[in-house]
Amino acid sequence: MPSSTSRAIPRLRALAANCSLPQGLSFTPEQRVAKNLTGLIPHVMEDSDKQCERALKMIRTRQTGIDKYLYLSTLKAENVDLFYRLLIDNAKELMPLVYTPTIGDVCLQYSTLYTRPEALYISIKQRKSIRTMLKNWRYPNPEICVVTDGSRILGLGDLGVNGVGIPIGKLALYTAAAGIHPEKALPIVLDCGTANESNLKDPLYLGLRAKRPSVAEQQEFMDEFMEAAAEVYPEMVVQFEDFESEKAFNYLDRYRNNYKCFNDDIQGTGAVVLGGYIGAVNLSGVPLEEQRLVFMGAGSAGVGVAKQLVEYYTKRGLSEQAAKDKFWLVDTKGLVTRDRGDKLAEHKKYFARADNNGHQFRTLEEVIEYVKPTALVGLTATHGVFTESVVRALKASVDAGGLGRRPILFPLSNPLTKAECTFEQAVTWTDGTVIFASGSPFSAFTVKTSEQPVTYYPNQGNNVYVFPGIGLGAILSKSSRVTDNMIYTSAAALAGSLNAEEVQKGLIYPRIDRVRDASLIVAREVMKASRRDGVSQLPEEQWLEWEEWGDPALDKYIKARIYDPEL
Ligand SMILES: O=C([O-])CC(=O)C(=O)O
Ligand SMILES: [Mg+2]
Repeated sequence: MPSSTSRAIPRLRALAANCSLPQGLSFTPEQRVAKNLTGLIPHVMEDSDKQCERALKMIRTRQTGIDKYLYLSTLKAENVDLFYRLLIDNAKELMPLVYTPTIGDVCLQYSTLYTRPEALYISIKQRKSIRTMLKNWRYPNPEICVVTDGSRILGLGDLGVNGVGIPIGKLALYTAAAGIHPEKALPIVLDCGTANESNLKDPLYLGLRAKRPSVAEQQEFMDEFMEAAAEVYPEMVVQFEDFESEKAFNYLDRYRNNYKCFNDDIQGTGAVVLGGYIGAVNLSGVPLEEQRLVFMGAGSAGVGVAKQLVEYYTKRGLSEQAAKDKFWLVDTKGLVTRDRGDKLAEHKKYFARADNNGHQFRTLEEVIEYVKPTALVGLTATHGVFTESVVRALKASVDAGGLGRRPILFPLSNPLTKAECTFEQAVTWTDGTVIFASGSPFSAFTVKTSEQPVTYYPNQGNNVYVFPGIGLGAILSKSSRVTDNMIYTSAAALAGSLNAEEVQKGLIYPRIDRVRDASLIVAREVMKASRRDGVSQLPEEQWLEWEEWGDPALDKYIKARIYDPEL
């Protein structure tokens, strides 16, 4: 005879499957009868607005970013549609919780906060079973994967397996910003150990308790992973995220011609900064040819951004050398020059200056004094590097060029605690003339004057404006590779995605709650670039039809394939 417990199990399963958290509240009485749910949930019927209202209220009662994140994370596990409805409709408030800056705090404590698996955790000790692990993923045929080895998480350094929060967060944005179905997104952390002593000492640490093996061994593991991933999921696009700089450049070079992959920190950041730079130059009053750019930080993001900008200049007719001459890269040892005397990392050599007449410039102040830049970009992961004297010197060198000119200042490091300066400082030290973009979001800043208070609006120059559209465009065009032109096009598309109100407000990026509109434009243009480069594997007739009907037809195709949660 079945016991009462075993009889109850199907009911519980029905409840768990159908109405965990408030989801079932939108079921009609008939649906509830059909699903054996009558009486198992409150009898009211609620639409999605009501359910979102309740969830928002719950989030707002929580005091810390981490507590809000944990609520959201449970909601995502138990009612994925409600989670995404909420995130899409409240991007400005919730994106900073799911992504930078809060995700940085989450990563720092991931092993302590852990409640449920949300990714594939592949350790170098399990390298013989990569294929099995990939096949174990709970949903079939993922289309996009974000993979990290945790070696340089945001500006926080080597966090080992705790860095998995980044692939999880980035993929939440793939869904929220570009409409990739949540079941098609695969977060992966490759655990090769960590150099992080406090992780290694933490009794709750969830990763391998070992130092990282040699670069060669990590690369072999990466080779095995890439081969296995392409074999098990041949359609899947792979986004490399937060690999330490040398590995980031090496892996991108190594795999880009054989696999569908791109690096978000090099290429995504490059594209998003170029997208903003195009608008910033227009506002600055300094013509493009006269801009002189100092980059503080010469890692994957710094060099990636500078190279993307060089490409922009060359596409506008400058020789590569003339374009390169507009950039001065600075690292912890000072201006990157050919004769500095230390062994330059491979990726820095391209920008090493040869015109310094044997003179070395050791501090940012000295470089600014020497270069007289019009734009200053920060990718150092060091808070406070843009000091008052640095910012004032930037403004002075711009002012010297003529009246009404405005300095471009992009402190881009993430999360907020690593930003090179704050928005308020930038506004104050430039007397409000700054054109500003940061990686993580700052609030608007109001200055009280004797007349009307003046409010200044910051820009968030974060790669969230491009990577979701690049990935979606690559997937929908069935690209066999992600080409340089696809990345470059994403920047130009982003620059053209501002609406009249945003242009009028002097913004250089769309408002964050319009990120879905921007992603659609980016995805469409990336698809077209894929076709131009001959890497789209869509049938030729399809492209001919779009050519005849134009962008609206392509937009319709994209919109019909993206996830928009209905409750
Ligand atoms: O995650 C972000 O916000 C931007 C990014 O890729 C990084 O800082 O590594
Ligand atoms: Mg990153």
